[in-house]
Amino acid sequence: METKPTEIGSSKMFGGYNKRYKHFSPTLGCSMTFHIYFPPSSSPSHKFPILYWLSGLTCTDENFIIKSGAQRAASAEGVALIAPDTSPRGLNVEGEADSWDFGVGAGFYLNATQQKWKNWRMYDYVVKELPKLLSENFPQLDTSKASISGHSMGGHGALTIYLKNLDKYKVVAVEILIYFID
Ligand SMILES: N[C@@H](CCC(=O)N[C@@H](CSC=O)C(=O)NCC(=O)O)C(=O)O
Repeated sequence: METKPTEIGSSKMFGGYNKRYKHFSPTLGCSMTFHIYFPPSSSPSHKFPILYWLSGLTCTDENFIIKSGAQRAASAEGVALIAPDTSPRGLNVEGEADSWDFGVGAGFYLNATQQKWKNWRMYDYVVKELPKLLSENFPQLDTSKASISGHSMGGHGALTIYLKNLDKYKVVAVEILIYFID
C-alpha cells in the first residue's frame, strides 16, 4: 500500500493552489486524504510556514478548503494551509457510523484506548505521521515553522495538541468550543 501521497485534486485559488492528496496511513491502517493550500510563490526554492487546520465533527478534509475562504489570507501572508481528515474511514468497524459524534468523522484528535477502536489514533496521525510525511514529500513546506488551529472538535484538538507539544508549534488559534449535553 502506497504511503507516499498521490495528488487526486487541484484547483486554483487566490493565485495559489488547493491540492488534495491520498495516501495509506500506517498509523490509522487505512487510506486517508488531506488538503494543502499552496500560496503563490515567487521562487521555486521558497519554503512556506504551515498552518494546520483541524476540522469539527462530521467534517472531512474538504469542508474548510471549500467553505472558509482562508486561502485569501494565506495567499497574502505566504502561509501554506494543511487540512487533514477527521478520522479513519472505510474500516467497517461495527457501529462506527451510528452516531455523528463518535467514530467516523469524529476522531477527536486522540489515540483511542479500547481495542475495538485501535485504528482511531488521530493524535499520532496529526502530531507524528503527517508532519513527517509533509517534510519528506513537499520541499516547498517549512514544517519547522508550524502553527495549529481548528474549530469545535478541532479547536479542542488544536489546543490539547499545542499544550502537549509546545516545542512543535509557534501559534495556536481555536474557535471557542461549546458542548451542549442533554
Ligand atoms: N449534527 C449535525 C451537525 C454537525 C456539525 O455541526 N458539525 C460542525 C462541527 S461541530 C463540532 O465539532 C461542522 O463544522 N460541520 C460541517 C460544516 O461544514 O458545517 C449533523 O449531523 O450534520
